Amino acid sequence: MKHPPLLQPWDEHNRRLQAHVHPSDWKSPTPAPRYNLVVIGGGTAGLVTAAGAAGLGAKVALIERHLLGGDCLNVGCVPSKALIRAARAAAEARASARFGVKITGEVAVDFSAVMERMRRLRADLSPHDSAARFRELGVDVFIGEARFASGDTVQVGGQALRFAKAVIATGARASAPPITGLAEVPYLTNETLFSLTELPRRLAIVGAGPIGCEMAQAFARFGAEVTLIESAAGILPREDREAAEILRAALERDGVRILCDGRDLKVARAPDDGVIWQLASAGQQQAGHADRLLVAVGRAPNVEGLGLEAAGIAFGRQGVKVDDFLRTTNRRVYACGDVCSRFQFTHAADFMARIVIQNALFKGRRRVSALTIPWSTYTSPEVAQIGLGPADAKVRGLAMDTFTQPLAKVDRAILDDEADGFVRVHVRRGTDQIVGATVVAAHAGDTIGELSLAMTNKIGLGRVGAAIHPYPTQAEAIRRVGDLYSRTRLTPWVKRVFSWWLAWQRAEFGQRRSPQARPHPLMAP
Ligand SMILES: Cc1cc2nc3c(=O)[nH]c(=O)nc-3n(C[C@H](O)[C@H](O)[C@H](O)COP(=O)(O)OP(=O)(O)OC[C@H]3O[C@@H](n4cnc5c(N)ncnc54)[C@H](O)[C@@H]3O)c2cc1C
Ligand SMILES: NC(=O)c1ccc[n+]([C@@H]2O[C@H](COP(=O)([O-])OP(=O)(O)OC[C@H]3O[C@@H](n4cnc5c(N)ncnc54)[C@H](O)[C@@H]3O)[C@@H](O)[C@H]2O)c1
Repeated sequence: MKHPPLLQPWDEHNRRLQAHVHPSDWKSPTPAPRYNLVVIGGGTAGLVTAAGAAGLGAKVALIERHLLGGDCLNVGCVPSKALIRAARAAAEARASARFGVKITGEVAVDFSAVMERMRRLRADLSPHDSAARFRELGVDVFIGEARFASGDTVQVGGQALRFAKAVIATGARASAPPITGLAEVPYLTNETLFSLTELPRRLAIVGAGPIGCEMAQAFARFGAEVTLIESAAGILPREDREAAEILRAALERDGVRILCDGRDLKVARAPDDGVIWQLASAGQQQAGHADRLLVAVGRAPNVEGLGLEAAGIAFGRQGVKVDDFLRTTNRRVYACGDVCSRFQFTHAADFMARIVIQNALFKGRRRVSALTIPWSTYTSPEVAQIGLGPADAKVRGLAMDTFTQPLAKVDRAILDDEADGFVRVHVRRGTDQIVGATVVAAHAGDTIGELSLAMTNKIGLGRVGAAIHPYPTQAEAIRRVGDLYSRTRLTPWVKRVFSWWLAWQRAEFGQRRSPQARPHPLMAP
């Protein structure tokens, strides 16, 4: 079977990537009479399910139609974070004078070198998700489009795979919003953005969610003129508002033009093959011309063409319908990852896959609602969140106490010139039970892991604050939020008891010591 190249540009790195994740000479195995588990989709959710189940001795088939590794490796987390790192290097070089470091001459970004680095690193990471590795793990890997033929059979490339259990892990793709003129203009999504070899001089981005914000900052730092268009009142509408405001200011400092509260967006093809756009933003008419348009307005689940009806599996616009055990309306079939979850993150797909292995193969009763899932947007500063924010708490009628430690008062953040941010922790009112947190910091994604550990293991904020953190670190901010909480334990009554006790100690010490008190020889007159 000979495949055309799936990845552009067709250079040595993409050839290496494709050889791992979609080998053109791949021979599909002869199907087993029946599988314990047939996994449809070879992104994070499918790969973790297949590897884990095979490791426990199950007979597993894994079917991928495009690139093993899915969005994360090929057109998501991995390439975007490689670009973000390069963009940060450019921003740091430009800011070096602030640290007393002089760079003479212009700081120039070689965009094609940035993209080549990304392609090289992506190919370097790809053996882990490769067809060959999964075959070695004992998984039967099929490359082709999967489709349910019935409630216990999946069809791929003319072969029928019978299963005891199956997992739908087909992920999601960029959704196309109803924007006037969009169908007539060329536009990029995450599937095509990472194939660019030339930096667009002017880039318009629709959607200021995580993709829009991360890429707006990266491309602005590469030197593009970036306009970020958002229909909600502010960027990152799902995040803590103060956090989003700090990021908005940071993006504007990087030169991103932000147009929120966008209405009546219209796009049209420009004579130079670029895109002309216009909209009303906060009531003002705005227009511009971009060489490239990136659309990042959320994801649509991959449910089409899967034969879900033939297998009695219910689905809707939000994806495959699952219960709290990740089981679909066909009791033999489970789902995990972006295709069935509103938490569309790699680590969420990973942990849902672990639940599916236990529930599907070992009659487990693990619930997806029991997962505590953090997330982070990898801008500068990063914005990370876990659990509930004030808006969610209001909806649930949960009373919270909130403690905030600004980084402007954390020594290491000041010394690093990264003091724009905070650590904010919400606890159930009157207790130290952590119910949510927001971190805005250079490495918020790393920092939130500590709060994830605390929440998952029911460690209260008081105990988090009692853990010694090395000085000087930015993570000390977390310990200091713990201190803020502990100080609230010092109620007026406790304070009165303390001052009575200390006064009594002074009196007692005075009485016992004064009769024998001798002046020190050196102090003698
Ligand atoms: C630009 C971008 C940046 C991101 N950055 C981050 C980040 O920093 N951190 C983070 O946690 N998350 C990030 N994400 C989200 C993350 O990539 C997804 O949550 C994750 O990839 C979901 O994994 P999945 O296995 O559910 O789906 P996918 O990765 O989409 O995999 C599904 C697979 O199923 C295959 N498939 C579909 N239909 C069929 C069929 N009928 N037959 C066979 N195969 C089929 C597809 O080809 C695909 O390979 C990012 C996403 C994007 C787009
Ligand atoms: N760092 C990370 O973990 C990371 C990074 C990138 C993507 N992701 C995942 O990928 C998912 C998709 O990312 P995304 O940014 O495309 O989606 P998103 O749904 O998170 O954000 C889309 C944004 O587009 C806006 N929008 C919707 N329609 C619009 C329109 N017509 N005009 C202007 N704005 C419009 C929304 O208000 C929203 O702010 C994320 O939800 C996340 O789960 C994660």
